[in-house]
Amino acid sequence: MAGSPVIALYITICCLAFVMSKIIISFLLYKRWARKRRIIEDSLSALTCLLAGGRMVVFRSPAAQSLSSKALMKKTMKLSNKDIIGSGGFGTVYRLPVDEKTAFAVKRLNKGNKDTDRGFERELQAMGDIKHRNIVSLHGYYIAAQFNLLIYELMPNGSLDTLLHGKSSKQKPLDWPARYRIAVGAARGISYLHHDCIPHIIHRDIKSSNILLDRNMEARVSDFGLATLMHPDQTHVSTIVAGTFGYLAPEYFDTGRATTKGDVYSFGVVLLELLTGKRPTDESFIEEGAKLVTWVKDVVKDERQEQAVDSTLSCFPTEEVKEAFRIAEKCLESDPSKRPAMAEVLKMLEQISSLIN
Ligand SMILES: Nc1ncnc2c1ncn2[C@@H]1O[C@H](COP(=O)(O)OP(=O)(O)OP(=O)(O)O)[C@@H](O)[C@H]1O
Repeated sequence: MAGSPVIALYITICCLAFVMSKIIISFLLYKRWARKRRIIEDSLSALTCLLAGGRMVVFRSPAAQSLSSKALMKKTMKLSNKDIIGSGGFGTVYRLPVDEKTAFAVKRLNKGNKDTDRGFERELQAMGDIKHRNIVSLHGYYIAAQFNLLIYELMPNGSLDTLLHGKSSKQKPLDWPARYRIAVGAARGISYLHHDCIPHIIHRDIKSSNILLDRNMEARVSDFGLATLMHPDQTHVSTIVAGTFGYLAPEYFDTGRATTKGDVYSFGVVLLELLTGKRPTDESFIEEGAKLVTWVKDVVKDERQEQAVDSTLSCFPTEEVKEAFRIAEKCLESDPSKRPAMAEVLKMLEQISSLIN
């Protein structure tokens, strides 16, 4: 029976290894839990600090009517990491439910210079006045020492970028009528900013992640963090451009000036994204060093539109799609003076629907 002490030793080692592994796993799980908790507490304490000494402004609107600044502040204090919807170059966006029917999207911006606060507030007040069915409304803001909060209406269907390029398997591909409606809605929103707002507004960062979808899948142009209010008689502003690579008009790289025609170019890129389902930085647009502009020109010239259309679009009206490609080509002209104004782009897009009638 010389084997029995050896077996006993094996059993003891196995038991010890089992107990040790349980202890290590528990320790690792505890560390993960503690880290998560610390992040949530950090984010809460940051918000609490900022809410302690700042100024909340809620604009009068049907959505925010029943809500006092104090009540909104209280709700904002409860925001935590689990409420995060997304984040961008300027900060984090949180979902803020107010009641069963109403919810806001709160964007926390990292703070710049204190001297810019007064100009920033003036701009926000002007943004609060902009009400249009294709623009995401700003309901209020909060200015504090370390952060600024912007309170927008919540868009329940997220961004066009996620709808076109998101990886979720549950997501149904957008059909042509939905894409067409989104293109028209976004064009109407931008056209309103360019032609109907006084002072006129250049968006300066038109891209698919700044086109959000409301509950009816109607497009709403968002994110005026980069927009600059200009005087009615000006055709351009000459501040440094902070747009997004892939959407910026070629002249930006030479002049550094933002113009309405620059927004038209960026909209042309979004239109191409809707048609092809590809991001502007996709390598198929850069075949043999060709740029987006030359790519779309070649596609239209060679009548290759049907091959270039998003492969997830199983059926689409050929003439409408061809016309949409032609409009994108006009928006993407390398000479800004040859690009149509946004009001003309909208008109051309609206006329597409008459092709089938
Ligand atoms: N009003 C809103 N309603 C619903 N979701 C929103 C709203 N605003 C922003 N989001 C979501 O939060 C994400 C981040 O938005 P944000 O504007 O901060 O960054 P971005 O537009 O993706 O990038 P950048 O900051 O570089 O412009 C968006 O992609 C969108 O999905």
